[in-house]
Amino acid sequence: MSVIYLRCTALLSSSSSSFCTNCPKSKPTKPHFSFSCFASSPDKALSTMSLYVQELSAAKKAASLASRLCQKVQRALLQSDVHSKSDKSPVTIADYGSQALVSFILQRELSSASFSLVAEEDSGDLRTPSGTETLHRITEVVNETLAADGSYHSCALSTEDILTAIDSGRSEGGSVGRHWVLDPIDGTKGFLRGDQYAIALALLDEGKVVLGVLACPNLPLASIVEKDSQKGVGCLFFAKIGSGTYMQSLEGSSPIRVNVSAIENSEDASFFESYEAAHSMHDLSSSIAKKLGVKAPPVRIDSQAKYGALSRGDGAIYMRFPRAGYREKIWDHAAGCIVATEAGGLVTDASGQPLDFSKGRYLDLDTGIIVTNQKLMPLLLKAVRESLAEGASAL
Ligand SMILES: Nc1ncnc2c1ncn2[C@@H]1O[C@H](COP(=O)(O)O)[C@@H](O)[C@H]1OP(=O)(O)O
Ligand SMILES: [Mg+2]
Ligand SMILES: [Mg+2]
Ligand SMILES: [Mg+2]
Repeated sequence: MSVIYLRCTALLSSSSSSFCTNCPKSKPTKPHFSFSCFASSPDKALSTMSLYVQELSAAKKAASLASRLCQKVQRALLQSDVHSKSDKSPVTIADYGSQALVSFILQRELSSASFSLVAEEDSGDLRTPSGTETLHRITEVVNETLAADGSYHSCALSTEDILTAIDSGRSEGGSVGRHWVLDPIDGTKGFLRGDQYAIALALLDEGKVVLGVLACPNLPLASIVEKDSQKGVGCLFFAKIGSGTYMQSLEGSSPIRVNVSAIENSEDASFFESYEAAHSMHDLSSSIAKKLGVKAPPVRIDSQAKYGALSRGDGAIYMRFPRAGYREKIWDHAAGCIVATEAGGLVTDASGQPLDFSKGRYLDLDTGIIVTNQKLMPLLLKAVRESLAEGASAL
């Protein structure tokens, strides 16, 4: 079957309207429904359930399509053995392609007057002569993904559209207004190994995370502890402020509500940490786990898939202690944070402060990030404090 594309030159070219006038499905639709509820409704009875409905639906669609693109690139990457060479271009293609796709879909699905996206990648390298071939490959894989989905069948993006979509992610975020926050591939090392990675998308409103979506294409639908291979892989976690956390398959099964582990005895807890020792100090988390009497070995997986797995109770604790000098970015935690908190968890820095996503592209925090349930948090914080103090006195 052949697909006829019409060029969409107006696409993404205007900051006031992101709609392609050539596409039948791209007419500006009704104004931002959920925003008008949030900002101006005098009716206090309006529950949080009705907030951000349209935004959540757009975010789920964007992350799901981006995960299809990433899976396609990952399959090609693993088959071609490129991952064992130094050539990282397929990763780059997936990162950029995922960012372009999410940016495009959000702008198509939402009719906001302004669109702000804080995202990891930018088009700098793609605009150089050596980036031309990569740009064409990204454009190809984005258009193939859109065509296979069929929702936007009358549009094909040009290379210029792709550059514009990627560069929509240059926003600085902050405490005023709304900002989407995107990590197009979180856990690049895992992606390269064929292991865990996530497409992580969140929405900030006045500096607070109000919704988050985590697409984890390689995460089993069953608990990673149970290892029930019958249920398949590919999870989509989503959470909206005040509405709980849900998980469904990336294929589109009915969502189920998930909750963090209810374990109260830290000896029975298991904990997550980075697969990569360079990303988090394993010796520090091991000393904390010892103080808590944790018996199980650490569960080491890449990316914000850890927040997703924790939100459904696969493990009770997540500890992350980057090496000195590393600055955490908001896109590495915004979606994971709301997925964990709406499932009943607590996410803080190593001194017990909640994460502040309102300061721009970086998180300004103390030493590390810890996540667990409400019961275990005081114990975990105490163990963290003691281990950090011991580490400092040993210097
Ligand atoms: N030196 C580092 N220390 C801590 N985190 C890092 C470092 N380098 C990259 N990261 C980021 O850590 C996250 C993955 O962490 P984890 O260890 O939990 O899988 C990713 O966001 C990755 O970025 P990227 O999004 O580019 O992959
Ligand atoms: Mg990341
Ligand atoms: Mg990334
Ligand atoms: Mg990166």
